[in-house]
Amino acid sequence: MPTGALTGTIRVPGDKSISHRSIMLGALALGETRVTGLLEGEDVMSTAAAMRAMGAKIEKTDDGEWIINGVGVGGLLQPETALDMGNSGTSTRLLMGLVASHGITATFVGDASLSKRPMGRVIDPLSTMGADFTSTEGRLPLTMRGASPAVPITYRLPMASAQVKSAVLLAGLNTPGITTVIEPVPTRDHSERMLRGFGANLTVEVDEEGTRTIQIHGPAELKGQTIVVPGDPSSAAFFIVAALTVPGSDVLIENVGLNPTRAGIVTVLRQMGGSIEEVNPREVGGEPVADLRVRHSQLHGIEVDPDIVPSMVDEFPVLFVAAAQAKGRTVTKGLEELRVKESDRITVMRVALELAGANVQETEDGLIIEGTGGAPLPGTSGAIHVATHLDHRIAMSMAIAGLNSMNGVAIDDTSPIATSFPNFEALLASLVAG
Ligand SMILES: O=C(O)C1=C[C@@H](OP(=O)(O)O)[C@@H](O)[C@H](O)C1
Ligand SMILES: C=C(OP(=O)(O)O)C(=O)O
Repeated sequence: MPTGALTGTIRVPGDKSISHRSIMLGALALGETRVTGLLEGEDVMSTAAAMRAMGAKIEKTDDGEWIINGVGVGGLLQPETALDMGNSGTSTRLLMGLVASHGITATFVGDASLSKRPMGRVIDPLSTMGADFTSTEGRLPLTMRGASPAVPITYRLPMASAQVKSAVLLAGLNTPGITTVIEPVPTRDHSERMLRGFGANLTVEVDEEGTRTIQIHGPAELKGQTIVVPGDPSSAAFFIVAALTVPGSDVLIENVGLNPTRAGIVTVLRQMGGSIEEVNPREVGGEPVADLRVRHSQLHGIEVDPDIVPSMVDEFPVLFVAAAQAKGRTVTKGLEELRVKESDRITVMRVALELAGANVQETEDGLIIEGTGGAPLPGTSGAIHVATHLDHRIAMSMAIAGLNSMNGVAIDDTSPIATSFPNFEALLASLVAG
């Protein structure tokens, strides 16, 4: 039977994208970088281990602050063993960018999910810059030999990917000359903001069509910074949907990062009729932040504007859960990038939601969902068992779907949740207990 209302106040962990970049840029800067609010999930810890293996000193103090002593741009050391990227696409692609312009050789390995994901998208531009790769069909495990000096390029992104953009910009840090990335569709801009914050000479121009031209002048000198990491909107999204869909809920989620290149989920859920109020808007670490008061609302289906997709690319699994509870039809399009995440998030969510009793149709690039209008998902007979395919966002989304399901939802493996949100289950339990 459905769980009772969710009530109370929570604070989600630090933003994953900003946490990765804090470690990487701190490890390349001269002097000390101090980070508070770092996400201590497995993905970020993979980045930290790799940066240590390439010479940086990274420590956590007793009061929870992280202190990084960098090697200076150009100073990365050759790692003695393979860099284990675990489940993390961001670690892999951004670190490949860093290694590309250092005269070192590194081998990247990862788990079964990461080893299926395409790396050709970074191998292509980084090869043009002079790096050399050995891999089977552009997948992990792969070995790369960086170029010193690398050559600057002008690269037009063939897909909307902040990871590819960031890989080229990070390679540009130690490349003499101007490295240019042309971005026709805007994606999360944390790399640009943080590279500037650390002292890189980086410019962004936007033309009338919205195409962004980002230039970085190398070699750059980065200086250690003090960083406060805001809460992760991608993590907050699970609790926003939970509070909107479980009757009687009223939840305050504190300290949520609302960078416009990340906050698409809030816009879309409001278009669906969701009550999400921004309380105490402010700036944390150069990013807009607010506390979000979220109250149960009768959602209605919408056609999601494909232009908003990059600003909520990781939030579609949980948006599908919201759509399954809404009144009427929700149509999503332009989600082809979801097929190359930790799992094929279009097919895996279609299968999982169908098992939970939702009415879902899969298209080439999205899902069409006919919602229940708020009634609990009927499920099949008994508790359903969802296959999560080593994908944290599937596990957490289906846990939220289970809150409003007649027969409950069982997940085959909750361990991937620790990659991005180690205390997810504890926070959920605290809200259910009120
Ligand atoms: O740059 C980043 O920090 C990220 C970019 C996105 O990936 P893509 O660039 O592959 O879309 C996102 O899915 C990932 O969770 C984090
Ligand atoms: C896609 C994701 O991460 P990554 O690409 O870093 O594995 C995610 O966190 O949803």
